[in-house]
Amino acid sequence: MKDSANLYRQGDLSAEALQEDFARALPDSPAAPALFADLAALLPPGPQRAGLRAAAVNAGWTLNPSFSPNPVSASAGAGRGALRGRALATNAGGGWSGGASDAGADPEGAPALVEALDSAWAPLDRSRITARADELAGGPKAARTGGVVAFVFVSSPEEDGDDLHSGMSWRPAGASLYWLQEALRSFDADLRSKIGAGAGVLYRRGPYLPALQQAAAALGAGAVYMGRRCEPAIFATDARMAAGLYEPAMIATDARVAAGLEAGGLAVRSFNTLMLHEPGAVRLDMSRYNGHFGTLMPFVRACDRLPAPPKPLPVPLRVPVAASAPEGLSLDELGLAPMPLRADGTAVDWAAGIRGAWDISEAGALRQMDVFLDAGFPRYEAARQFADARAVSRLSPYLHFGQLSARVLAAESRRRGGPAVSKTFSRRLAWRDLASWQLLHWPRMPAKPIRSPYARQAWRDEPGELRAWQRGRTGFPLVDAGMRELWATGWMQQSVRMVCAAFLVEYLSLHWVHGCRWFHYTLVDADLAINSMMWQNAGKSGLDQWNFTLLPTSSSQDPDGAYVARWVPELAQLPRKWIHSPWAAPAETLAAAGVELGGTYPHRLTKADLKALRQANAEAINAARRTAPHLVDRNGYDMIEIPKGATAGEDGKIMRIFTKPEYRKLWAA
Ligand SMILES: Cc1cc2nc3c(=O)[nH]c(=O)nc-3n(C[C@H](O)[C@H](O)[C@H](O)COP(=O)(O)OP(=O)(O)OC[C@H]3O[C@@H](n4cnc5c(N)ncnc54)[C@H](O)[C@@H]3O)c2cc1C
Repeated sequence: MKDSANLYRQGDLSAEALQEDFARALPDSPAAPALFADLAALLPPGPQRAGLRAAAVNAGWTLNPSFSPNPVSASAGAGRGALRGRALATNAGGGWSGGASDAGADPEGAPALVEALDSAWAPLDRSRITARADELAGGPKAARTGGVVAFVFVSSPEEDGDDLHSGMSWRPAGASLYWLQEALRSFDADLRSKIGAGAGVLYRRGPYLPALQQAAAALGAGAVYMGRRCEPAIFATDARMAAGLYEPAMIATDARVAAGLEAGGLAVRSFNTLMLHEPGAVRLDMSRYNGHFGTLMPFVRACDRLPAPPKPLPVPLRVPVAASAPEGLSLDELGLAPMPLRADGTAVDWAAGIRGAWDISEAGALRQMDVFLDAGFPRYEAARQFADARAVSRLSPYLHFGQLSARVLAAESRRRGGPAVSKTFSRRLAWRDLASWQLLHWPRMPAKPIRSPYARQAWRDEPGELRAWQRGRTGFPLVDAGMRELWATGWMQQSVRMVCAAFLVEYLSLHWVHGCRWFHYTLVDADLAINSMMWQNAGKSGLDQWNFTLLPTSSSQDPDGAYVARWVPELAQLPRKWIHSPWAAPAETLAAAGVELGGTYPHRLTKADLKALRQANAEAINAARRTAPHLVDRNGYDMIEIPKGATAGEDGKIMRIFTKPEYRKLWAA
């Protein structure tokens, strides 16, 4: 290694080769710390220096800010090589718990390894796991941390996601639970094949606390590592906010579980594994105008003032695990997504369409990312609105479950041109963070209007119409196509989601919470924060109420009608001119296409003029606003109280928020 350094000094070795040599030689070199400092001084800032740092972190070192190493072995030496369990735990989902706090274990080395794992892999179930397991087996030693890592997944749905305020359950459900189950299956298989049997996921049933305590005891673990669904600093200082952080119920659960584990003598360490910027760190500066409070641009500016998200680290070179498989339940015994049984005992396989549409694995996520960055990304600005998803990434479920880290996607898209290729795409992950920021500050957002007077808006109550919308039988082809695609595959493209949402809310006048709940149940990417932010905005009670007209009869998302023809095959033979409004087609055209309205395809749920329906919706909103005139300013803007912790200097003030010009006009009338 010293020779390599000399060769580098003489200009006979590239920086890349030097860094690689270091990574290979590091664990075996007693002089490694001194050598590291030497090399750190040699290599100029840039990728090789970053690679050097990553190699050290992968080997279990912690580095202080001046880049000098604190090798784990300094305090872990006595116990190195002994099996000190290290298990990983996530709250609702997969994760890790780690142990290494028995005698001689090093308190710093373990986090260094886990941090490296965490940065390279995103989490599963809104936190932690992923694989890149293809790369795990190669390379030298992460074992410097002493002890082993075990992966633990505890299922305890009862502890996740019942909104105490609304009485509604927002636990992961339906399609997204199926995704989680299959993601675990694939992750488990990756770990076993690439690392060894001892890396297999240990499945346990909840409650979380005893399950993790028992797992830790069985493994001899001393510490538990988990991706964060909460922010401890906020939790410690403000119980009110802690009641509803990223996902209100989960946060409280995680904090309770962490406290219980610590009280039982386990070290607990959590990581931000989900977001580019943790929501509690983002404070909007409203002292100068760069967009209305709570909309994207002030949020982006506030994020820009924060330290950039850490770059993804390389995948750890090797993960130390126990020699044999852990003993626990099988994944199927957990019963995350059971299939109902028919009277004859056969199962109703409701997830066949999801399986057909997706590769639910980390390899699938990485492939999908590559395909998108090659083909869709360059066309994103021009073609993202098409219903057939030709230019969008289709990465949302992978991001949600952590099979793809947001940091990795951000870094990769930047590497391929970033905003110069597509400004809009480059802001997508900011929207994602914004949603969690909103949920942090409005934990009741899934069911309660952010603009409080809107809670008094009058809605229709028509269960039959709601059912028709859910099942894609509204008689409006684009809406039906979208809702059927959702039912079959668990996903639809954003413009179609918007058309379907606007149709429910503005044209049928059914409460947006019905839509939010249905999407929560049927989307494979169901994300409490994003879903409720978008439904609040669709319902106009969110911070960024939609200020555009979405017509269920528009063909702009599906100009050639192919999307409708695919998902509503009973209309496939209709000429494209009529496929988005079959009721307008001449009788002989319908007959020739084999379409019988009210027979092969339903009549429209409403024949009313669409503009008049939108106007009625606006008037219902205006009536609700009039019940609280103190929350509307003289120009007709809605006002809200700024939640504590949301801004740099305006917390607690009453501030105007974006309000559609149409509503302002109605107010003035
Ligand atoms: C009514 C409604 C409900 C929605 N519910 C969800 C949901 O539960 N889960 C979910 O992930 N997305 C939701 N979205 C946002 C958006 O439609 C999806 O993220 C997007 O369609 C996923 O496809 P993609 O991965 O190809 O997106 P791309 O356009 O390729 O964007 C890349 C990623 O950016 C993020 N993103 C994109 N748009 C948004 C947005 N508006 N807000 C926040 N993050 C965004 C997602 O993580 C997405 O995967 C909803 C949209 C609407 C209109």
